[in-house]
This record gives sequence, C-alpha cells and structure tokens, in this order.
Amino acid sequence: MSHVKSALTIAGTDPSGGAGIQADLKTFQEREVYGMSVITSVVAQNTIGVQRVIHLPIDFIEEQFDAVWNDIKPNAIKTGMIATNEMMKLIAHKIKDSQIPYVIDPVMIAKSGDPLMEEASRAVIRDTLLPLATVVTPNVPEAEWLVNFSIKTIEDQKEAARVIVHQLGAQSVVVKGGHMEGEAKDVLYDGEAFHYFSSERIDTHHTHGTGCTFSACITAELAKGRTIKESVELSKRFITDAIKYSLELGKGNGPTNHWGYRLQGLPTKGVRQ
Ligand SMILES: Nc1ncnc2c1ncn2[C@@H]1O[C@H](COP(=O)(O)OP(=O)(O)O)[C@@H](O)[C@H]1O
Ligand SMILES: Cc1ncc(COP(=O)(O)OP(=O)(O)O)c(N)n1
Repeated sequence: MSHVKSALTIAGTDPSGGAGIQADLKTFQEREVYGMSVITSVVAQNTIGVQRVIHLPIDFIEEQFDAVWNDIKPNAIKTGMIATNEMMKLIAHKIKDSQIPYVIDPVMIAKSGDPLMEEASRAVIRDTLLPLATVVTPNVPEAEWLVNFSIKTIEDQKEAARVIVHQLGAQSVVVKGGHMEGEAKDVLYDGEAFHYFSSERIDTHHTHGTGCTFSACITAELAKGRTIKESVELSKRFITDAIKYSLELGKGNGPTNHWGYRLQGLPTKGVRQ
C-alpha cells in the first residue's frame, strides 16, 4: 500500500493561476500531498476580475469525480467554487459516506466583486454541504450571509462560529478575519473550544487567491492526518507568508503565492516551510 497522501479539490478554474483549482494544486504540491482535481466551472478571470464563466455539464462533473474516486481515493477533499444547486446536490450525494476529512471554502463572490455562486444556491450549500463539513472556512461576508447578522467584532466572529457549528451542523469552522479591521485574526471553533490565529495585517492589495490557498493548505494537512487545530495553525502561518511574498503580477490584485520568495529570488531566512 502506498504511503503517499493525496487530496482532491472540486472547484472552478483561474487561468491566471492565483485562485481556484490552480491555487489548490500548487498548495497541495507545496505541502507535499499529491493533488487531484475535478473542475466544476471554467472561468475566464485574471488579477483584475472575472470575464466569463462556463459551467460544465453535470454528468461530466460526475464522470470526472468517478474517474478519480474509483481509481485513487483521496485522503481529504475540499470544495471551492460550486456555483449551482445541481452541482451541490451531486457532490453531497457523492461524498456523504466517504469518511474522509472534507473542507468547504464557501466561495460566493470573488474579491473583484464578481459572483461565483448563484444567489439562490447559497441556501443549498448551507443545507446540503455544510452538515458534511469537517471544516468550513467562510470569510466575513460569507459568514454574515450564513448566519444572517453583521460581523464587526471578535465577539461577532465567535457568535457566527457558534451558529455555524450548532445550528448549521458543520463539525468545525474558521471565521476568517481578512475582511476585518486591524490584525488578521481567524477564529476556529470545533463545538467545544475557540482557538485564535492572528497575524499582523500585511499592507498589500496582492491577495488574489488567499481563501483558496488557506483552505487548500488545511485540506493537505488533514490529508496527512493532522488534527483540525494543527492544520489550521500551520495554514495560518503558510497563508501569512504567502501574502508577505505575494507577486506583483498582472494589472490588478496580484496572486498570493507561498513560493513567491523563491520566484523572486529572495532569501529564504524567516520563511516557514
Ligand atoms: N492583508 C492581510 N494580512 C494578513 N493576513 C491576511 C490579509 N488578508 C487576508 N489574510 C488572511 O488570509 C486568510 C484568508 O482570509 P480572507 O481574505 O478573509 O479570505 P477570502 O480570500 O476568502 O476573502 C485568512 O487567514 C486571513 O486572516
Ligand atoms: C475559480 C475561483 N474560485 C474561487 C475564487 C475566489 O478566490 P479567493 O481565494 O477568495 O480569492 P479572490 O479571487 O476573491 O481574491 C476565484 N476567484 N476563482
């Protein structure tokens, strides 16, 4: 039996390489986990924004999933952009008895403001996929939609986390602090205890793909058998360095990239591997 750990991402694409499937696969590789992917939607996007989205036919998404699943069963799964009700229902049906860690990045709107999920589908992801999640990683606007109140303080982040676990049924949640003021403080709640992961706020607009990279890192660490808390702690360090070394590429918000320090030929001292 192979000792290689693998992870599967089910998500949309980013041809400019900063977010979506491309970010997930790069992250899996960096975390030394074999990466696999099922594409839900093909997205023409870049650092400026989203130009057009084409959803793949549902039977073809299923065929991709079966091709991977029946051949190389992953040690963990993540979902990112899942735009429609029928995609959500298909994925719920496929993974409900899988017994492997499942991370949901409930992608609704890109930083550019472009929608990546049909508005009517938000209730479906909440009701069909969230109860299956090992970890769900909403940013503040996504968490606000899920819990239906506004989040302005750390106490609001905690209350949202409680609702997402106890009322919506996720095993655990990280309410991310990227959209808050001041330090970037993420709140992990597992139904019993709160854990806080903070970093200074890095003054950059090159943050394309932060959410994708963070959740992919959590998935990779869970695939290796780490606990939820360990996985989130490592992923917070990883994303902080990835933002610190983000790349000034493109005409808009450049890509977050942990390998950015190597690509830019910067010294490795201080970068957490
Ligand atoms: N400017 C920043 N400085 C430091 N950390 C950040 C910054 N922006 C986001 N983060 C961190 O990046 C991760 C992704 O958060 P967020 O930006 O809220 O997600 P999303 O990309 O889904 O909107 C979180 O760990 C958050 O704390
Ligand atoms: C295909 C695809 N999936 C997800 C996103 C959103 O990524 P995120 O990490 O939240 O970063 P931004 O794009 O919002 O900067 C995406 N853009 N494309």
